[in-house]
Amino acid sequence: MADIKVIVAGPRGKMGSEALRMIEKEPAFQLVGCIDRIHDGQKVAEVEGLPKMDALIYTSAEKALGELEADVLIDLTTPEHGYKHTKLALEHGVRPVVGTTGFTEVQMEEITNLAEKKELGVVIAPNFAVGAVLMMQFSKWAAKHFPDVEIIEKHHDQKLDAPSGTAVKTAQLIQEVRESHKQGHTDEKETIDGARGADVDGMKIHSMRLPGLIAHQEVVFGGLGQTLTIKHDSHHRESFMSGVKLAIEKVMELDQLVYGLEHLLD
Ligand SMILES: NC(=O)C1=CN([C@@H]2O[C@H](COP(=O)(O)OP(=O)(O)OC[C@H]3O[C@@H](n4cnc5c(N)ncnc54)[C@H](O)[C@@H]3O)[C@@H](O)[C@H]2O)C=CC1
Ligand SMILES: O=C(O)C1=N[C@H](C(=O)O)C[C@H](O)C1
Repeated sequence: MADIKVIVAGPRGKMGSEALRMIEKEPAFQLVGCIDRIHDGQKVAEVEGLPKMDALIYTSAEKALGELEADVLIDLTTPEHGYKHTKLALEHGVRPVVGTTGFTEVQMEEITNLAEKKELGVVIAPNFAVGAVLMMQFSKWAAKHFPDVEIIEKHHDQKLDAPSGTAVKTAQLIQEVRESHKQGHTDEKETIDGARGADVDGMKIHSMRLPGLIAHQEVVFGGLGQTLTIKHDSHHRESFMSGVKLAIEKVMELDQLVYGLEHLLD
């Protein structure tokens, strides 16, 4: 396979730096540039802590996408900038692989339409860890039999969005098989606001943020005399990299948006 030319947005971040290390080891990928908030014009190798790679850093996404010959943009930044980068990439004929979470429904629709118009692949995956994808699929299956369910997601305390993209996607998958209904007592009242968590069609999502955590989720189902817990833990950000690699390869064959890594797994 010819080299896939990749731009990484957010190279100094927890995920972006891990993605650079993955790309460095992968002979079929070539890093052609990075988009960062600082270090304009410097090489990646000149930035402390980053791999010894020659690609240039741009602080202007427009300039990077205009000047660089690239196939794929990997975005691992913030919801606000990830959305802008994704649209810009499509405008420049570059296929986005987006790990950034927290896009609104309206933004997702806009990206879907733009990808369709440009006939370009986009992968937006709220979780690139294969174990997390399985956890979400198993949860959808379980919800057919256990319609009362609460999602507990636990992340490091630097996370910007809540609930996590994974929890949102899990709830969406469960919604496909679960009839909307209010869980808990009909007269239930919160004596402290938020005590029962976020509500999606009557199921609850609880978000925990603590130092020491990375990315963890439990989906707890309750039935008569029994509970079922489906749990996934990312103990290291390496857990996401096989999914990022797969998405980079597969996005080259797509001509529309795919939301969720499950659509790319055999
Ligand atoms: N899909 C998945 O499997 C995963 C997704 N994520 C998501 O990825 C995103 C990044 O997560 P982390 O790496 O943990 O965050 P982080 O805060 O460590 O890194 C974000 C990076 O983006 C950079 N950045 C911010 N604005 C920018 C801009 N305009 N241009 C270029 N770079 C910019 C920041 O300087 C920072 O280095 C989050 O939305 C998070 O939810 C995180 C882990 C796994
Ligand atoms: O911010 C993170 O760290 C993570 N974000 C993604 C999410 O919002 O689901 C994926 C994973 O949980 C790690």
